[in-house]
Amino acid sequence: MGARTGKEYIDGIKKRKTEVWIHGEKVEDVTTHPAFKNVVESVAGLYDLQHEKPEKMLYTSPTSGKKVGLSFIAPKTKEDLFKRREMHTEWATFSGGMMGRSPDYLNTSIMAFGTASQFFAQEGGGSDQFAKNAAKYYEYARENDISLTHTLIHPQVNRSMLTQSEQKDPFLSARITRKTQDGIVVNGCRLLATLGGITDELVVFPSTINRTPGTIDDPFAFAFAIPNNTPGLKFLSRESFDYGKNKWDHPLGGRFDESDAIISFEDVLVPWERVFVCESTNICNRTYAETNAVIHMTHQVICKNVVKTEFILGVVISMMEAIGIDQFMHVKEKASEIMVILEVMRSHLYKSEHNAKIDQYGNMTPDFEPLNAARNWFPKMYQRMNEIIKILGASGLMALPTEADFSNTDVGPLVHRYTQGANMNGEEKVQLFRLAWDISISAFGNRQALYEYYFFGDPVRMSNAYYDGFDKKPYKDMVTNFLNKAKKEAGILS
Ligand SMILES: Cc1cc2c(cc1C)N(C[C@H](O)[C@H](O)[C@H](O)COP(=O)(O)OP(=O)(O)OC[C@H]1O[C@@H](n3cnc4c(N)ncnc43)[C@H](O)[C@@H]1O)c1[nH]c(=O)[nH]c(=O)c1N2
Ligand SMILES: O=C(O)Cc1ccc(O)cc1
Repeated sequence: MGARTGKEYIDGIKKRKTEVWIHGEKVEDVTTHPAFKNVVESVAGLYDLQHEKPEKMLYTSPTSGKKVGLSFIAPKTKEDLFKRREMHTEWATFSGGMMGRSPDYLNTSIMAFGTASQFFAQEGGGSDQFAKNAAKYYEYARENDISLTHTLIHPQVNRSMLTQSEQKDPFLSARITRKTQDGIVVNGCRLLATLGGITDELVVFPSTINRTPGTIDDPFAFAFAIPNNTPGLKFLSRESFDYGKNKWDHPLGGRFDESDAIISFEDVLVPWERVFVCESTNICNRTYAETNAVIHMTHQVICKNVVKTEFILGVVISMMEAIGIDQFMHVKEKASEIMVILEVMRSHLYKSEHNAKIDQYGNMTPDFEPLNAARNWFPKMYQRMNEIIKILGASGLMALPTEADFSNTDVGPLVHRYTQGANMNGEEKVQLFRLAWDISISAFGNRQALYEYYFFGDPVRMSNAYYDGFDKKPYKDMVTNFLNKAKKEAGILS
């Protein structure tokens, strides 16, 4: 098949008839349901983009010779990494970085698992079969441009240091309940599938960050990929933040609300050929790090977040000019904070690509140090950027009539006049400030803030892992040497 168009993506999920529930109802067709149809259109727009800019978005498949999505390319040179950056940047620009799950995010992980497939053959009854499965799944996803969602974490029942087996209901978290000749049977619940219900397939991998260190919990330790319409699988979606308003009123929520779903498994049979890890806590704990999937994914994330920062900077500067506050010192200081965030993020990306090295799987792999620092830092900076929008926007973020008010013959002229800015008319100013509101205040905007804070894992546990993994010795030695020199110069002999 090769790289799909938007229409092919929509036809695919329409036919699939995944069991999706929202607002107390079973969804007949996600492509027409009000909660999903706009975001489905946006995802379709991303797939179309592949064909609008084929030179940036596609490459020739090494197996079929067809044109496939560049988000699947295994980078072998630094030029490949630069091309990957340009492709991620294109996907992100489509939504101003507001779609965390443009398909390149998970395509990148599947590329990493597939090219590092030997990792899955290591132990735990894995045998070569699991390695073959991972390699085959990569090829299948690439050649058919399969859209993916993923679910990594256990339900938030009791987060004290209990394993899943020790929870009051040890059968609540998704676990292997049976193994048959055909595959593994899974029952229980997993969180949290963004884009869940509007993709073709579900990838179930373990979160590293959420695991209780040093514990073994094998019935819960697995990895696999299955079609979303596998019998027994339900997507239980959160309330939609797409309120069905027009896209002028809700420029982000009306287009990019990706939805998040709880996943329910009821006697779900996962065929053996789709299993990558089976009952191995040890393999699960090492998967993201040792396949280098986390590095390639972070590369995508930082590309996306550079675009998101550019977009927010553009909004903030436009707001400042719109209400004539761009000459005030504290206002410029706040905008410059965003400029600094942008340059820091770009620099981390640059270093990661220019220091890239071939890894044990033959992939040109970015330097993780700057990427890891950026992924630990940006979640906090994103909250600050939202705060800056609110501080600078003030009442302008609430004095926001709708498009219907503007086109009403009674009040239209009034709102047009009363909402004008220093350098733009009322309609232009309200459109700009509605965008700022949708970034920082609306349900959509607040979900974005929560997403940026948490999607890669709990920042507290991430920063602790960062601290523990950091090579601290050179810095301690530096200080010891400095103090020893001072001691010597003071004539103190030890
Ligand atoms: C909008 C959005 C979208 C997504 C996701 C989240 C959000 C908010 N996620 C889930 C994401 O991976 C998850 O939020 C983080 O890993 C954090 O886990 P919990 O939400 O369970 O927080 P958790 O319940 O673990 O933490 C809650 C609070 O308790 C503290 N805490 C808990 N346990 C602790 C411990 N052991 N030590 C110290 N502090 C502890 C935390 O610091 C935090 O403040 C997801 N996942 C996924 O698989 N696929 C997806 O598509 C998405 N999408
Ligand atoms: O759990 C991990 O180690 C990394 C990770 C976190 C979130 C995600 O979506 C994918 C991988």
